[in-house]
This record gives sequence, structure tokens and C-alpha cells, in this order.
Amino acid sequence: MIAQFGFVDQNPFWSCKPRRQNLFLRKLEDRRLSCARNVCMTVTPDRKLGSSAPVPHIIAPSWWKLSDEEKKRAMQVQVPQGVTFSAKYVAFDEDDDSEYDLNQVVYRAKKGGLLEVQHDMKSLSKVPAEDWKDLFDRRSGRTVYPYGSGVWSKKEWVLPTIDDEDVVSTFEGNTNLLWAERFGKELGMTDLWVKQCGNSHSGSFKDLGMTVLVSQVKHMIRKGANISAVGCASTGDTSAALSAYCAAAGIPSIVFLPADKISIAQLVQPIANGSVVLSLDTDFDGCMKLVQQITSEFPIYLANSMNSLRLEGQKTVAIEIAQQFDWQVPDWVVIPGGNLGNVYAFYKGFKMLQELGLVDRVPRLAVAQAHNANPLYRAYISGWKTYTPVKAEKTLASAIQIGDPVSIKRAIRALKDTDGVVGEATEEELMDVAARADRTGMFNCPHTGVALAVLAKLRDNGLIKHDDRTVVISTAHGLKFTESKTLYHEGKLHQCRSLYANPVIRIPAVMGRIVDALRSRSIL
Ligand SMILES: Cc1ncc(COP(=O)(O)O)c(C=O)c1O
Ligand SMILES: N[C@@H](CCOP(=O)(O)O)C(=O)O
Repeated sequence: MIAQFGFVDQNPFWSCKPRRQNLFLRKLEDRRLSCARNVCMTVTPDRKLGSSAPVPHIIAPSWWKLSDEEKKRAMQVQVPQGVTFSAKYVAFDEDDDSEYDLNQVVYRAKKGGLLEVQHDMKSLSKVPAEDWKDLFDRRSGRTVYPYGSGVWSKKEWVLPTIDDEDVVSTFEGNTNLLWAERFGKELGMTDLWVKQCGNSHSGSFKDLGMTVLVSQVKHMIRKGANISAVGCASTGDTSAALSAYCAAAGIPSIVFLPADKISIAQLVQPIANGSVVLSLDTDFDGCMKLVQQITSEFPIYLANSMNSLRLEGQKTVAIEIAQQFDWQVPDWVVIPGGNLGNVYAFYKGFKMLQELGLVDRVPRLAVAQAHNANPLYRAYISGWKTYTPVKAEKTLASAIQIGDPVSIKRAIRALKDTDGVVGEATEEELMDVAARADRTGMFNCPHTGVALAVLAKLRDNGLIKHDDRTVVISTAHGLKFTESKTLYHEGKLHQCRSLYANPVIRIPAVMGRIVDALRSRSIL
């Protein structure tokens, strides 16, 4: 007999803490509850409620059978009495004791260094690791707003005190972790994965940080802060994300773009979303200096990753990767690096998982740079003895054409603490490996090409072993960068021999010619 679903003392089984669920199950095993008026569970067909047979197994209540109220309750973390979660800005540099409230408009510490968001880890640790895992698993992908988002399913670890009504979310995150079986075999790897961060609302990982920053700005404006707009300098993805989230929030946005250095797709996004788009005759580094000046002199809020709020959202990719591997971490994560906020965000995410006991280690990080814009790589091969900004040369990986990354110190800390490495890729290497990997079903942007090229080098030098679980971070969707890929396959890139070109065959619409063409490609 199948009975209806149940509750434990009026609480849905789902929303109970694991310890309480186990207690309930033990009691049910004693059958003292099996006949209780308000407790009934689905049991195997041949068992009648109250029968003497041991309960063979228990199936937790079906999610879809819960009421909206019960689902909302199931989205809440069970917190010990008196425990609250909080976060504040602190100085990144250890010799600076600056502290600021997240509602303050501040981007640098007293001594001029960067800030970072510090959480009350003592309070967060009062919730058992198992309960965090269950909560995040319960939330991810659900439509109970905003907890289904890959970022807001981790709300207490991101922006614990923000009201749900201030959250501006496009259901970001939850991106697919592609098992790159065929391309892995080409590299002699059995456990290669690609985290498709570009399968997102604005087409890049920037959505993850922008949902947090724009939500906080919405909250601050609602509380009376004097913010007239949000602004960023961009090589195209930050501006695309900022414009989308500000449009969703009804907040004006301004983007500074280096003239003629970004893709058409990236340019049209802020135009479409209603940003004020300034195309400046300088490079990204020049735009970055100007946006810092404008945001220091006018009530315009800075949205680049220099603002550490962004990293709180971006760090959730690390948490999500662990979650997708059933709370295990990979051996390596390979990340394309430009302004270098993202590599530090990954580091923060993995460290938080480790400190709160959800995982027992952090992966080694590998940052991949374009040879034409490689300041971090140069610092790495100097043994971290020197860092010198460079004049970024043109690269097809246009989004990382950055010579003076604001987060250089953050990235170095992350790499030193994870025994990380830095590699670089030439223009031909990044385009060729992107084309090779495309042939196995991906559609890689040039930045993912940089990461794949560095992966291939780390395989060649044996640093990444054949059975290392390795995740390459694909940071943007390939459809945002079709110009360079088209030119590559047409053999029109002067930087490349296009070894993997797949030119279109243009012929008269005549069967004979079609058969000849198919034969020329060994199809017939
Ligand atoms: C597509 C893409 N990939 C990678 C990066 C590098 O990220 P970060 O600047 O955080 O190093 C960026 C932005 O800089 C980007 O837009
Ligand atoms: N590639 C970035 C450059 C700025 O990075 P940010 O993370 O500091 O905003 C972009 O897409 O603009």
C-alpha cells in the first residue's frame, strides 16, 4: 500500500536537518511512528502501515509534492540559536587593518591596497559541512527565487545579509561541466572536463560577479546611497554583464571600451541593454585608469573586479565544480587570466570549501596568458622576484589583452598558496588548439584556446598527469568571438597557418559537383 508523504512533527522531511532525519528514520525503524496519525511515508508496495515487517528503506518526500511554503522553508539553512552570518570589507594587504561596511562606497584600503570581502567564518562553521552540502544541493537549479541561481544557492557564503528583494538574478551559474572525452584522449587524458562558464545570460563568467555587485548597489540605493550610475572599463565581457544586470535592475550604467579592440557581439550587448557606451582611443589599461578616476570624482559606482564584491559571486564556480563532482575537488584547474580577479575568486571559493570542511584540499591552479599580454607569466618565470606591467600587444584573445592587471597581487597569493603555475600561448597556438578542440564538439572562444594551449603544454612537460582530474575554465561563449574563428578557417589570419582550417566548399548546385566535393573530403 502506498501512503502519502510525510512530515516529522509538522516539518517536511526535506527541511529537517540530516541528524533529525536520521533520528526520525531510526524511530520509524522502531515502528513507533509508523502508525502515528500525522506520519506516513511511501513504503514498498508489499508493506502495510503498522505491519511488523522492518521498514526496508525510506524514500524522502518528493520535492514536487511540497507546497510553496514548504519549498521556501526547505530553502532556508538550519542555524543554531543565536548564530548570524555577516561579512565586511578588509584590506587585502596584511599590514593594513582597514575595515569597512559593505554598504560603504569604497574600493581601496587606507594604505591604498585592494580590499576583500571577509566572512564571519566562525559563525558559518557552526553549520555542519554536511548541512551546507545538503542545502546547496537542495537549492541549486530550483525556481524558488533567488536560491536556484548558481550564486544565490550559496547566499550565506556570498552576501549573507542582503534582502531577497534586492537580489538581481538571471539564474546565473549552474553551467555545464562538459566531460571532454574525445579531446582528452587526444591529450592522453582520462579525466578532462571543461566548465562552460560562457553558457550564461550575457555569455561569460562575469555574470557571476555582476549579480552580486548590482544586487548590492540596488540595496544601497534603496537605503539612500548617492549612486547615480554604475561604471566599468571593459574588454567586452564585464561591460556586457554590467549592462544586462543594471538594465534588469533599472540602474543606469556606463561602459568605457577601448576603441576597435572588442568583438561586434560584445559591443552590441551594452548598446542593446541601454548603457552609455564610450569608445575611447586607448587600450583597456587606459580605460581602467579613467574609470577609476571618474568613479572617485563622481557618484558612479565602480563595477570592475577591483571591487571585491565581484569576486564573491565569481568564487561560486569553484563551489559549483566541487558540487558537480559530488563534493570532491579536481587535481588541476586551468584558467585564462587577464585582469586576474577570477583566479583569486577560484582560490577564495576552494579555500572556503576547505575551511568549512566540505572538502579536504584545494586543487592546483594554472593561469593561462596570451604571449602578447603576459605580465603574470613574466613574473612567474622570474620566480615571483619581479613584476613589471607590460604594454599589451594585440591578441586574438582580446578580452585578456591586459598589460597591468589590477589583481596581480591577488593572483600571486592564490598561485603561491596552491603551488600553482602560469603558462602562455602564442596566437597560433591558441587558435590551433581551439580549432582542434572544436572538432570534438566544443565551440571555444580564443581565451579558452589560451587555457587549452597551456593545458597541452602542461601535459607535454608531465606536470599534469594522464589521470589527473583536470578542469579547464571556458570563460566566454565562442559565439561572442566569431570574427577571429571565421578568419582562421578562411586562412586569413596573418598570425596563423590555420593548420586545422575547415574551409567552406562553394560550388554550383549540381549533383555531380556535390559528389566530387564529398569525395574530396573522403565522405564518399
Ligand atoms: C572571456 C574572458 N576570459 C578570461 C578573462 C580573464 O579574467 P580575469 O580578468 O579575471 O583574469 C576575461 C576578463 O578579463 C574574459 O573576458
Ligand atoms: N576581460 C575583462 C576585463 C576587466 O575585467 P574585470 O574582471 O576587472 O572587470 C572584461 O571583460 O572587461
